[in-house]
Amino acid sequence: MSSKKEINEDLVNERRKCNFNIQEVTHIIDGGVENTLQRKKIEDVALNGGASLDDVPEECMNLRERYENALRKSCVYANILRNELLEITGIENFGTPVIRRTGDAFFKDISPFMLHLGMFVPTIMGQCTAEQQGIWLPKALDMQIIGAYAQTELGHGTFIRGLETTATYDPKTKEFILYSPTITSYKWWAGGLGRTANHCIVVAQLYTQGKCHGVHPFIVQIRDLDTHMPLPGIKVGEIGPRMGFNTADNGFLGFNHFRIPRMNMMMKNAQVLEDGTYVKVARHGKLTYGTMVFVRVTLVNEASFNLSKAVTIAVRYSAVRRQSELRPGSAEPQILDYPTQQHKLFICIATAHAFQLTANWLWHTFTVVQAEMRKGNIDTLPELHALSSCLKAVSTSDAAACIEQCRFACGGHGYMMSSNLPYLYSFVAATRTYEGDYTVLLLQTARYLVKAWEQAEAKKIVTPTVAYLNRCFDTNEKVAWTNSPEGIIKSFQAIAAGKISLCVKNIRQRIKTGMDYEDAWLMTTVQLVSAAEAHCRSMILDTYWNEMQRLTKTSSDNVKMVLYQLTTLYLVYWALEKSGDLLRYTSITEGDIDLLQKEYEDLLVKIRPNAVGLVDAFDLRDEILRSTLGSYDGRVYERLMEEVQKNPLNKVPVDPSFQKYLKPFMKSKI
Ligand SMILES: CCCCCCCC/C=C\CCCCCCCCCCC/C=C/C(=O)SCCNC(=O)CCNC(=O)[C@H](O)C(C)(C)COP(=O)(O)OP(=O)(O)OC[C@H]1O[C@@H](n2cnc3c(N)ncnc32)[C@H](O)[C@@H]1OP(=O)(O)O
Ligand SMILES: Cc1cc2nc3c(=O)[nH]c(=O)nc-3n(C[C@H](O)[C@H](O)[C@H](O)COP(=O)(O)OP(=O)(O)OC[C@H]3O[C@@H](n4cnc5c(N)ncnc54)[C@H](O)[C@@H]3O)c2cc1C
Repeated sequence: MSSKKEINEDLVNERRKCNFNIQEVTHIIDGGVENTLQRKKIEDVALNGGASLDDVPEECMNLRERYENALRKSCVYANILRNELLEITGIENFGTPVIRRTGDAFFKDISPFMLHLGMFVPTIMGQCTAEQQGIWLPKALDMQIIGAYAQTELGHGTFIRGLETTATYDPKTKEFILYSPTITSYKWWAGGLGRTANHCIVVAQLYTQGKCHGVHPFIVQIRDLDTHMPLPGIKVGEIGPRMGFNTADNGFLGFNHFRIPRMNMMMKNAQVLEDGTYVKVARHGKLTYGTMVFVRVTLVNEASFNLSKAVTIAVRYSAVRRQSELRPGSAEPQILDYPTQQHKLFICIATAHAFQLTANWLWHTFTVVQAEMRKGNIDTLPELHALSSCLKAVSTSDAAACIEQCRFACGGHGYMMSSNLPYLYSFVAATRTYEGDYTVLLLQTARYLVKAWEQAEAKKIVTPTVAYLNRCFDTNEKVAWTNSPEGIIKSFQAIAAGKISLCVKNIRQRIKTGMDYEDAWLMTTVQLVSAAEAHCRSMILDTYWNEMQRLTKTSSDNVKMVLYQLTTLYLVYWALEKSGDLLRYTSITEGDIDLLQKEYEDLLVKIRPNAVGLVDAFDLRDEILRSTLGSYDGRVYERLMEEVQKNPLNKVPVDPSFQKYLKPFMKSKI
């Protein structure tokens, strides 16, 4: 066993073996040297300014203590955020992922302020007029008011048009009356709403002059700013323990004819005039869903970041952990030496890279579309919606599966909360559901793909991300298989095109048999989800490959080599995973699949010596990783033992419940 200050010997050896410049890869992941420097500066300020780590692990506290502790730390962190961090980034970048990530040094679970920063403030920015922003934004950024985003109800989350909360305009008092007519209309799930927020954004059906105009966002004060008491007409509370997010303070909310001023309707996209006249301002009906698009875009980044944490933990642990013997009497190997372990983990490193580069590309696309919309051009919004929907769905789903795989890779110790893997899993598992469930979002993309297919069929120009449909439409036969990165990408596009084509064919056939379009669509939805997933995978493969080529143009040879190996591993992995689809839509043979398998296994061997270097390149500080298994020094067993000492159950040698229950129970049989 190593002494306190030492780094585990196996990790030292691993780092010695690494043949590439780790910093160079860190710069690529960060998007350039400047970004790395900026990130480090932000981390230094955020963490050295008083990262309040807990004496007692969060998971050992009861519900109330956990909430209070999370709120205490949120206030410490928010002070650093508003007094120091925003000085560095500029207030307009308050939501930058680099800032968000420093929060993880404070919270193993989630801060009750997360939704204030992640959705309340962005909705004010995106849905309010300049005048309204002038009223609420400074207070919200300064956290003089604290908000939540209350859209989902007990009865409806997915189907926003089915929300039941009403906001009825009363021209006599120039107010809206908020009302929850049924149990199912109670707002449910909003983070920060249960105990913390004094304001929230409420999405409600707007009624004026006797007519319903559909769902619109309103800003509503729900608690007294001084006493924090719920205002008369407001029923608010916490929804109860959940799989994760236990310190996120998710809440419920009901309204009993609660009045708010007319100006509390967020009026950038639609307005109600004093006399009650409804005026539509936006040229696209779904601009009120803007905050969701923004969050879906940021969630791809979240998927990558959380996966990079999980795989850093699992790879370092696998270098330290020794188990079994290969030959009788031989030394126990590091578990990282087992190809099956490499198979579990290296794809996770590659996936984190693939999602990071895709997230950067998606963020860029988002900012371009936003700029176009500011000029009044909304033509690119449907493509952004289709893109952000499928990328959010697939990245969160894959990241959750990969994080669970990292936990499997850590055996029993991975099941400990102190490994941080259960927290990471429950956080990312939720991202598959919230902000639009996986299936539902893929069906949104499928809607777009079917339309794009029909355009390709009519020889009309399709948008760039589906341009491959034109090519595939013309060939109309199996794509010739070539085993190269470009060949694999082209084959995935052929799979996507083939699946979309089949969906269109099946919908049409079903209509011919007498079904209406809605039923024909419904009966085809299993295939439509699969087609949208295939489209998404082809985009991720394409983006990862092309972006990595671009970003490594000036890199040193060994960095080029290891990143090439990792990118190829990702492409080959997915080709093998989808070999059934390849057999159906390309000319690939069983022999070609055998070759791919061999290539995959060779890549595991090549990547093995650089595995620890690759996770070190994520450059995740121990304070942010918060794992007994994943620290830079690899002192796994010492940390597990130290954690045991912090457990309140171990504070006394005999638990008081022995006298109370166990002893009487044991004696009672006699
Ligand atoms: C101090 C300590 C703090 C610590 C933190 C540190 C610092 C933090 C700093 C910054 C923070 C950064 C945080 C990042 C992480 C954020 C975490 C946030 C946590 C979030 C928690 C969860 C929140 C929620 O879940 S909110 C609720 C979300 N709800 C949903 O997503 C509902 C899903 N449903 C829908 O979106 C829709 O109902 C639908 C799309 C499924 C269907 O809608 P519908 O109206 O029925 O439409 P439909 O008829 O099907 O289609 C009509 C046409 O409209 C098109 N369309 C649909 N949606 C959109 C859209 N969004 N945009 C554009 N177009 C759209 C659709 O395609 C149709 O078009 P067509 O042409 O007719 O085919
Ligand atoms: C941790 C967490 C935090 C959250 N935070 C917030 C918040 O801050 N604010 C807020 O407003 N909401 C929040 N939510 C709610 C979240 O947005 C919803 O749970 C989510 O949008 C899914 O909606 P639902 O729960 O109604 O699921 P449902 O729509 O009931 O889905 C149940 C199942 O039905 C399927 N299904 C539903 N509709 C269709 C369809 N049309 N076609 C095919 N299948 C379908 C889904 O795929 C799913 O498998 C949060 C949720 C969680 C878990």
